[in-house]
Formats: sequence, structure tokens, C-alpha cells
Amino acid sequence: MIIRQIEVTPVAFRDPPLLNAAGVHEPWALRTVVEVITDEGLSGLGETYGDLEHLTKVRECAQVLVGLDVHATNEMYARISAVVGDVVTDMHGLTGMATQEKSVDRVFAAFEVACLDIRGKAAGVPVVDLLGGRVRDAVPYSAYLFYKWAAHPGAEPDRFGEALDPAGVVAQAALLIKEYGFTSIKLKGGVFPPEQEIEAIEALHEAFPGLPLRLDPNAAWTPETSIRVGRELEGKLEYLEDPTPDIPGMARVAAEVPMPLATNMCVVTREHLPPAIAQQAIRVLLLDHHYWGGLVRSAHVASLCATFGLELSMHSNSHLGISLAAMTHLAAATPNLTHACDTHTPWQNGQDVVAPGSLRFVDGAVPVPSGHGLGVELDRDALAVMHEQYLTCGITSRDDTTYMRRFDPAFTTRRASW
Ligand SMILES: O=C([O-])C(=O)C[C@H](O)[C@@H](O)C(=O)[O-]
Ligand SMILES: [Mg+2]
Repeated sequence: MIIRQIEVTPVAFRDPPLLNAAGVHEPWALRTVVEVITDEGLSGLGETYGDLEHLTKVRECAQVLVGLDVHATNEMYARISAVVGDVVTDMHGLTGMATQEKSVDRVFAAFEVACLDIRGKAAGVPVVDLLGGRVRDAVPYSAYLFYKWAAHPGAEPDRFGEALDPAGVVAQAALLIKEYGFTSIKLKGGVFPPEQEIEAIEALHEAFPGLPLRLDPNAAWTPETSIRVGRELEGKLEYLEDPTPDIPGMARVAAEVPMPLATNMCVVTREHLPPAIAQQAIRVLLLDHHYWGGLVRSAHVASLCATFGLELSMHSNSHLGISLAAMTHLAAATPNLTHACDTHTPWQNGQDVVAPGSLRFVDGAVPVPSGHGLGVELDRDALAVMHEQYLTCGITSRDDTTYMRRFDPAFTTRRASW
């Protein structure tokens, strides 16, 4: 199974004005679709970020992988490492520190997933079987709430409406739970002063008694504020995610708050694990195969977490169905996944590059797609439309901060700001 051709296609899809510590989502979210085709005519899909610097590396790497066997992922990693070199990508700050290893892992992941898709198709099994087999038939996801504007300035309101206070957040949760059946809730914080976000969590706790809740301010608070908020929210959160920057800061908070701390920011590559474990900075790691180097490497990290007693959840960014399928296969094969995974799927609002039918939510969980490989088919018409949108949308890299400054020139990103 020799790689004969690789198609790399950037796409754009509409994204609502979701608020976070870096600013606000732009009207278009970007992704890159990777399609690997073998000499035997099998093809496999991968999905990754769409930011130009990253896309450029993905394109350069695609050229050096032609001729490789789809099983030769060690050689694939070495070649990608050589091409990526010392360039560090991913500087928007919402997925934690950017490192050289992470930059390589981010490029490698899309190709690795595509090769696993091919290997699954060739063997006549779903990808979950290549990862050790399923330990669950469906993967639970959480309702991922965002503070948001009713519309992008100058545009028509979207169907989700405004959510800028506790009532708006509760209404948003009710909508997502009604449509998807989610049984846990995450609120993206770091947008308003912590007192307001505490009120929102209290309102959610009251409106949805018994549903596990998480709050993620993306390191917008100082350690002191994090300790105060953590204590105030005792008994109301299953975990507090990245309240404050860096491993030492998280360790200070972890020692003083009643709930576990989770991260997708201070532990984002293997070199962060030993200090985080030694300092007891986190209890929950949010895995993300897009930057942990694909599905097999992520499974290794999950196994390390089991060794060191860390719990597991899964992180997401704006994504499409190829990513949702890959996340679902990985999570279904991860025995020690202890919390529902994050997904941005509802915000995609039906836009996708995969043909409908293979991915659905049942009671907040996605059943593992039943087909071979990832079990999703590329919708080539949708891909063409979304590629055209990429070419015309005028955005080449995610920049929530600059977009926010168009409407609030004094806005600064929130890092330990409160
Ligand atoms: O858990 C997280 O930190 C995220 O999901 C990061 C994302 O970039 C989120 O903040 C977003 O979509 O704005
Ligand atoms: Mg997070």
C-alpha cells in the first residue's frame, strides 16, 4: 500500500461569533482536508487546522510522503520532522504553548489518520479495531457553551441567539441538550469578570441539576483569582479547566481548590508531562489527536495517563466530520477516558465535508461509525463549495483578537488578567 498521491484542500465554513479569552470567532472557520491515495486505489482522509503557516507545512510534507508505505509511520514522522524543522506554528494561544515537537505532531496527525483510514479499509475493519478495539460503542460528548453575540456585526442573527448573561447561557444549554441529548456541559469562560461566570455556572447548576459542569477560562485568571473562584464553585464543577497559565501556576491552584484541574494548555506535548505530574498541576488531561501526533501517539499518551493516575477528556477546536470520526474512534478505544469529550460540532450547524449518515448523536453520544476505516465518505461537492469559500472568505489564519479589535479597539487578550 504505497502512497501515490496526496490532495491537500483548505476549506472554510461559517462560524458564529463565539467569545473567548482571545477575542471572538471570525465569520469563517478554516480547516484542511487531507486525502491520501494509494497505488491500489484506496484513499484515506485526515483533517487538520487551516491556518496558512500550518497549511504550507502540510503541503510541503505531502510532497515528501509520496512513495511511502501507509504502515511506515515512523519514517513518515521522521520526514515530516525534517520538513517542519524549527518552525513553530500555532501561535493563537488557545491551544496552549506552541513548541517545535507540537508543530511536527500537528502536521503528522492528519497524514497518520488518513493512513489509518486506508489501513482500516484494506483490513475490512473500523479504525477503532486498529487501536485495540472498542471499549464503548458510543462516545459521550459535552454541550460546549459559549458566550456569544446574536450575530456577527452587520449580519443577520444566527439561530443560536445571544448569550451574554446567565439566562442566555442556560437557554443555549437547553437548545443544545434538546437537539443533541448531551449529558454534561462545558462553558467557555475568560470572557467576563469571574463573578459573572460564577453566576452563569450557578444558573446552569440550578437549571440542570445532576449534569456534570466544567468551566474553561483559558488561563484568564491569576492563581489567586483561580483559588477564590474554585472555592466558590465547590460542589458545582466536575473539573475546572486551565484557570491560570503554566504548570507552576496550575500547581499552586490545584493544591488549594476542591475540584480537579484539567488542561489543554499547560500540557500539550510530551515534555510537559513529567513536570506537570511531579508538581501535581493537573488531574485531567484533555487529549487532542490533532496536536498529540495522531491516534496511535494519543493512545500512548492515554496509557501514560493511566500509569500516572491522570483522568482523561478530549479537547476540540472548530472542526468537521472527519475530525469527529477520528476523535470518536480514538475515544472508543481508550479505556481510561473518564469524562465526556468536547466537540464544536453544533456550531458547524450542519456544514460538513463528509456525506450525511455516518455520524449522529444519540443521547449526547456518537456511535462509532460502522464502516471500514474511519467510516465516513468525502462529499466532493461539499468539499468544492467549502474550498471556494476558503478562496473567497478573505481569512487565511485564525485571529480572534484582531477581529475583536475591529469592534472594541481597546481589547486585549486575557492572560491572568483577572
Ligand atoms: O478548550 C479549549 O481551550 C478550546 O476549546 C479552545 C478553542 O479554541 C475555543 O476556545 C474556541 O473555539 O474559541
Ligand atoms: Mg480548554
